[in-house]
Amino acid sequence: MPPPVQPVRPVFVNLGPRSYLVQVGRDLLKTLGEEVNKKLPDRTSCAVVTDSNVGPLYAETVLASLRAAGKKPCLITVPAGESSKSLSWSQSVLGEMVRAGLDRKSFVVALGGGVIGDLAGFCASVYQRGIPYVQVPTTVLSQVDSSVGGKTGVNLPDAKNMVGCFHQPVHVIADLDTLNSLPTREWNEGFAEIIKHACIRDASMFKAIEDIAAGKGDIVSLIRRNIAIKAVIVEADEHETIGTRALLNFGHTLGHAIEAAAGYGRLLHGEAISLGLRAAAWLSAQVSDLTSDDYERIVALLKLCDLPTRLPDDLDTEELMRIARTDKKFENGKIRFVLLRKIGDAYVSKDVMEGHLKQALDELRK
Ligand SMILES: NC(=O)c1ccc[n+]([C@@H]2O[C@H](COP(=O)([O-])OP(=O)(O)OC[C@H]3O[C@@H](n4cnc5c(N)ncnc54)[C@H](O)[C@@H]3O)[C@@H](O)[C@H]2O)c1
Ligand SMILES: O=C(O)C(=O)C[C@@H](O)[C@H](O)[C@H](O)COP(=O)(O)O
Ligand SMILES: [Zn+2]
Repeated sequence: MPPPVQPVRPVFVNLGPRSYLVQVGRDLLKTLGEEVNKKLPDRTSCAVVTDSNVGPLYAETVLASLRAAGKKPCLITVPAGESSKSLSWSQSVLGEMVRAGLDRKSFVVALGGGVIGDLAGFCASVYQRGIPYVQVPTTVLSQVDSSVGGKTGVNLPDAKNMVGCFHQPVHVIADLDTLNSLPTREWNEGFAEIIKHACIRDASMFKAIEDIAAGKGDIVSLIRRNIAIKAVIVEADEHETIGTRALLNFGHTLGHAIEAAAGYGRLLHGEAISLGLRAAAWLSAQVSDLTSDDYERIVALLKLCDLPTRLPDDLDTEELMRIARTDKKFENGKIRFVLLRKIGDAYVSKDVMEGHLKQALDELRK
């Protein structure tokens, strides 16, 4: 007999009228329809938005579960990869939603990684001025980060996430069994956001990450721990107005520029963020209090997770700076840059200048 599946306590994201639960566990897709029904009993028609890798693996189970719960789902599939997180693909998805007859009482299910969560969430946020959506994240990255917090949106050619809305999901179902089909590279990239969470909030998580990288440790509890960190930060500053949520952007100012400059899809989001994390940690050791030992510890952990720490040679510093200037953290020509005082203690600094960013890029070439 296989060991019984241990139930994992869901994470509650407390946002007043926009509160929701994040279910974490195994074998959750089969009961997805029932769970959705608890949250959206009066809504029937829905679109399951997925991508060309995830759809063939999991869409049938999700559709069957929704049908068994009395829902009427249609399936919308976009090509896998970051290029689908675009205005033109959002137009295509919205068009399919119209053709499927979805109305203001319909809802969306985002079945896939962060690309699908951001794209489908964005479509839900603007369709007939907003309908509910459920996140069903199927990558490490989307389970620990993107499915929680309600940032939705698409990229412009040179600017990541430049068009979007805050639109919280009504429910999140993180089924860890879906991670069994995740290729190694996509598994590893999720650890960039986990290392980010450890750097900004929880130094003790370094040990748990090392254990997982060594093939030991409990991935379910690591994922739940990260969802809980993200939930607490989002609860404190849902719309990123007071600065707490901005800490989740640690490593993202240069990371986003690198991701866009490389061409969407060449580096996965987590891989670009790994480079951004190294750059931001290095700057923390230059202009803040991070010790060089702790900087080296962060770089070592990125390497242990098989994440890149060297900038591809063909990425030009001036081009990266041009793209970085479009980042949402540039305001009135000033950069709001996240630095570490020590591992587990981050803050938003206004002391980082463009020259510092160029130096950090030089460092990434070593
Ligand atoms: N909204 C947020 O708060 C937030 C946070 C972090 C990242 N993001 C965004 O998330 C995106 C990155 O997400 P991602 O890394 O999950 O990328 P992704 O959605 O492109 O998924 C990565 C690859 O894995 C495949 N895949 C997904 N699940 C699979 C599974 N279970 N089995 C096999 N293959 C599977 C996908 O088809 C894709 O090819 C970026 O666009 C990033 O900007 C958003
Ligand atoms: O949820 C957040 O807030 C984050 O910053 C999480 C990031 O990992 C994520 O990549 C996010 O999409 C970046 O947001 P942006 O506002 O800088 O585009
Ligand atoms: Zn990110």
